[in-house]
Amino acid sequence: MKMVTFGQLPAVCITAPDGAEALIALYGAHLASWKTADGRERLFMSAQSPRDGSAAIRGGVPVIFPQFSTRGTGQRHGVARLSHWRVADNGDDWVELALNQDAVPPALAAGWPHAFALALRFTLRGDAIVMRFTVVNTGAAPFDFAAALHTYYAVEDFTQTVLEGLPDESPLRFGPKLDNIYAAPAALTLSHPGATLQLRQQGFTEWVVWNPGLEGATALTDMADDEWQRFVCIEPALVDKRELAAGATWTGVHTVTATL
Ligand SMILES: O=P(O)(O)OC[C@H]1O[C@@H](O)[C@H](O)[C@@H](O)[C@@H]1O
Repeated sequence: MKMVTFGQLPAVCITAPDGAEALIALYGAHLASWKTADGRERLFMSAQSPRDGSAAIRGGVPVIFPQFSTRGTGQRHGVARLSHWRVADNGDDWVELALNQDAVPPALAAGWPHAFALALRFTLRGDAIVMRFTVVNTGAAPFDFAAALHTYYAVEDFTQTVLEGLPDESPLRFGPKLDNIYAAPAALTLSHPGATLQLRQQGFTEWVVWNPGLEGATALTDMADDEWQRFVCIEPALVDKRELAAGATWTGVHTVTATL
């Protein structure tokens, strides 16, 4: 592992023996880039994304916790993507980042005053990247939380991108604005010309599929107007808050494998 930067943010880079690499900003434990051994970037990153810690990074894999979107009275999509995580442990091709309540900016922590320990471990394994997300309730009372790994996949031809494996959507094609929640089959296949990825999840309960379309992208100040055609978000998620008992642990795993 080596220390690098992502814009003005400290980041780490992990590298596998075959040349695959991943770059993770400590701000948000945010996977900003994943390149397979063939040198291809598999994730989308907006050219207009903030890279200074003033707002969430737009692209890569934002970590959503403890609230999904506006489903609750707290911070939209939670506080994890807006907090500075620390490196807890690492090897050459893996790193584990950690966050607890003390590192959440005070204004954000006030909206969800619970004691917790988050760990997110990224491991490069051949043509796959594994993201293992652990939530521990370190307090004395139960709390409710939601979680997601809001993955932005880079696609070369949006109109020829196909997602297979969703219930009642065989296959899903991309075009207009999309913001859907599906019950989670364990695995999906995402294909676009020249690339195929297998997406697997364990421990989460849904897949969220999102693209803002032209109008939605125009309203986003951190995305260029034409960029909506260059990504699809497919997110393993625990959309509705669930209770975690004092001392208990929840784990969700997201594995993405490039088969082409
Ligand atoms: O702009 P944000 O906060 O990163 O959210 C992006 C999108 O995230 C998705 O997960 C939600 O389903 C969408 O409703 C939301 O618009």
